[in-house]
Amino acid sequence: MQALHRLTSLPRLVPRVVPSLIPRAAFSVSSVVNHKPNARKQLQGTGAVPQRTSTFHHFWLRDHCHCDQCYHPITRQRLVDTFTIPRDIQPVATDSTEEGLRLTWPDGHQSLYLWDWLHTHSYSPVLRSSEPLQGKLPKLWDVSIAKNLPTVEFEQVMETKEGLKEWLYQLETFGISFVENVPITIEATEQLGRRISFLRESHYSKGMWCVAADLSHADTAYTTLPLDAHTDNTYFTEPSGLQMFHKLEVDGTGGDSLFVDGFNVAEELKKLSPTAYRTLSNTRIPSHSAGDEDILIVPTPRGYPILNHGPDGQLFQVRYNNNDRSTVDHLSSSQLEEFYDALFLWSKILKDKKNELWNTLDPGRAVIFDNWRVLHGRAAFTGQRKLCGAYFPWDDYKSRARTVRMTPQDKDRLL
Ligand SMILES: C[N+](C)(C)CCCC[C@H](N)C(=O)O
Ligand SMILES: O=C(O)CCC(=O)C(=O)O
Ligand SMILES: [Fe+2]
Repeated sequence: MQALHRLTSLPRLVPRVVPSLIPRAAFSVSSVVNHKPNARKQLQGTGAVPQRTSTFHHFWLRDHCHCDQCYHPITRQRLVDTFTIPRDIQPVATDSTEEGLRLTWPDGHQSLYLWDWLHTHSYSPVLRSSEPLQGKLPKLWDVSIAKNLPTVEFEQVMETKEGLKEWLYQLETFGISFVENVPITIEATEQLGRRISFLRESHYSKGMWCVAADLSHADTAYTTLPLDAHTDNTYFTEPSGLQMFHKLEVDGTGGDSLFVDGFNVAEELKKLSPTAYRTLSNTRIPSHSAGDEDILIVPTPRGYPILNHGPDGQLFQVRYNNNDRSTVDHLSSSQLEEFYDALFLWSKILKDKKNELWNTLDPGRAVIFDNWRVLHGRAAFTGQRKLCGAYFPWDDYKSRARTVRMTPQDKDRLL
């Protein structure tokens, strides 16, 4: 049984290490609930210091040394060769300092683990309330959001960091943001989009695209037909993260834009019928884009559910376009019945007027929305109508949203 170490916090600021027997080659950090300085102040001298024990493997600690030799100070990439660390490695000396836990390894190598970092990365137990890198929790909305539409001014976004931060905050929180007073040109619209990230190319365009009723691409978007609420790119393995629209020309009737918060619809479905929610979370739906010549795009694997969840059970992506759905031929007859029952319930909630946000999207007002959450559609129209916009990659959008609200130190604490 290897003598192991236990970090026990004291009313004074710094936890310390005392030996105790734990049946694994691991460290136990029994410390104040939160190492954050302000938490320490709150707890200092209170006597009743809530104890919480985090356990860290010696090997894990050595593998996660962030000194300049083990972790590139600029690129933040691991340099230490994980596979040369003995699996039964143990520190030969332990020192709990004001800033963190300092360990000395048998080869004399020293590692310092800041208390904040240890607290953030406690995995046994997990102390984090949410995934810190995922940003703000979404605020669900229905048509009542029209009373206070998430909106920013073009100039603010283009000229100020605060404006960009507010724009990205609205996107992360509501999944949609309207931009007022955008010059009615494709160039200005592109500059606006590029405040977030580079644009995602696709078979529709090399960057910015414009859609009009000219069937320039073999897709119903390029007609005057109405389009029910949908997310784009259900046929891509990774649907575009964001989509931006700016109507540059209009001379006719109709063609208003529809937006629905898919996370809100999902929440309502879950309350109404947990069975239907489960069905739409487990039923893979094949999809395709096959109109254009030499194009036959289908996702890998062949289909994804409408409601997609992470390992933490959180809904992170809605994928729904009933027009782009391929032939469903992989379900048993009972599963098919269940699927259609759930699909009808989903559609009923989706089309409930209380969930529909309509907007004329007049030239000069652009909109950008989270294509993994917010569905969009349009009313039929007559006459001329030219809508320009762009697709954006998810990860680069989320990276931009994180870095505008973080300091470099935050980055190091969270990685
Ligand atoms: C946006 N843009 C006009 C380029 C393409 C529209 C294609 C829409 C496609 N049915 C989908 O749902 O993804
Ligand atoms: O024409 C519109 O308003 C949008 C059409 C559409 O759904 C799209 O281009 O993805
Ligand atoms: Fe679309």
